[in-house]
Amino acid sequence: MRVVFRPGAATTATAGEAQRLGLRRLLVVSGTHGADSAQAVADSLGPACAGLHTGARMHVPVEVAARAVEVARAADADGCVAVGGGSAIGLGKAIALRTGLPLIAVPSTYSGSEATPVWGLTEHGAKRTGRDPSVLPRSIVYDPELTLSLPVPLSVTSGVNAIAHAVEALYAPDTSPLIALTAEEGVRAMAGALPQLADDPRNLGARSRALCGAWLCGSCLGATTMGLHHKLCHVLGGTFGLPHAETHTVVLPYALAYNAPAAPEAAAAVARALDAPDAPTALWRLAGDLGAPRSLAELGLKEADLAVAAEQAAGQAYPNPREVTADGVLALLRAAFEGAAPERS
Ligand SMILES: NC(=O)C1=CN([C@@H]2O[C@H](COP(=O)(O)OP(=O)(O)OC[C@H]3O[C@@H](n4cnc5c(N)ncnc54)[C@H](O)[C@@H]3O)[C@@H](O)[C@H]2O)C=CC1
Ligand SMILES: O=C(O)/C=C\C(=O)CC(=O)O
Repeated sequence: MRVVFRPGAATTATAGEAQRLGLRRLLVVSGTHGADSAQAVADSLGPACAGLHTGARMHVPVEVAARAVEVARAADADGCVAVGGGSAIGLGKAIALRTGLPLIAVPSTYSGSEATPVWGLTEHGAKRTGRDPSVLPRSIVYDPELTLSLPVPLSVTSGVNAIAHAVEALYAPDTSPLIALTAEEGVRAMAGALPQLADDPRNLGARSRALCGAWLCGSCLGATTMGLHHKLCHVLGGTFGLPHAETHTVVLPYALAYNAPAAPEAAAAVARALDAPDAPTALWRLAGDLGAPRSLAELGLKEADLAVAAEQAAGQAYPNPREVTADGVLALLRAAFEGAAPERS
């Protein structure tokens, strides 16, 4: 994977990346909100642009993916450029998964999806994820200027989504010394940048550090297996329609408080990166102090949904440092529903 990282790169580097890959007919995909940036990238491709499709939606519903594949085939595209947040990149990945078309990612949030071979699709109220080398972008074009417009609330929650990748990578069964260093530095970079960009959203230095943090944290997710925290967020997003980054932000302190007794080294690394004595509490403070939602109730989950969500999250098989029991997950979810400071159980 090649990575270009510089201000203005979205419109000055994407065409060159396509050329290096030998691509001549690129479909540009985005969400409706990101259509202006995507149009600018499409224009910068000149005759190598085969079309612009603005149908991306969060959690990539299968019908949305199927429509985008149709559009790519009708345009006779030989590659795809995803411009936007994790939803646009997720749609690009869905096209790559079905057609094998190479993908170039131009991220505008801190989701980290651009650095992973992980795809996600939602069907019949359930989110499925998988890994496939064909969906890993061949090239990432990081342009901090593209993120200047990301509203502060979304910057904060998207930043915590990235931090969550690093946290789970630290205790994943396939972690490594290299990943541990990358994860700790990713948390440090992101946690340092978020207060600065919340204070001044147009601070290009802070935006660059946050985007670099997203790259580090996303690379950790790409290299390791997700645990309870990500699985819980996928249940809450896929089945209950909760917004992705906000859900990660609310759940992460409680998921880490649950896992910390079984993963003390991981919790210590996160605490070091946050320069705080207790990692779950520091994460809860970081996001809350910057105005992020603190409870699942605020995100619209109903108390009656907690038991169903706990059953779904506990009923799947995935590695986690601490045994995942329905009662344990229900207690975690109840704490996240209420939003008080996390306590270790
Ligand atoms: N496969 C993977 O490795 C990963 C996938 N994801 C997926 O990504 C999706 C969530 O992605 P997010 O980036 O959190 O949200 P998103 O891509 O849905 O964007 C959220 C909102 O922010 C707007 N937006 C994006 N960039 C902007 C900018 N620079 N300025 C102004 N507005 C902007 C979008 O138009 C949208 O309305 C989920 O479906 C999630 O599952 C997230 C992380 C990793
Ligand atoms: O939905 C996906 O594309 C798969 C993975 C993620 O969303 C990772 C995350 O939960 O941030």
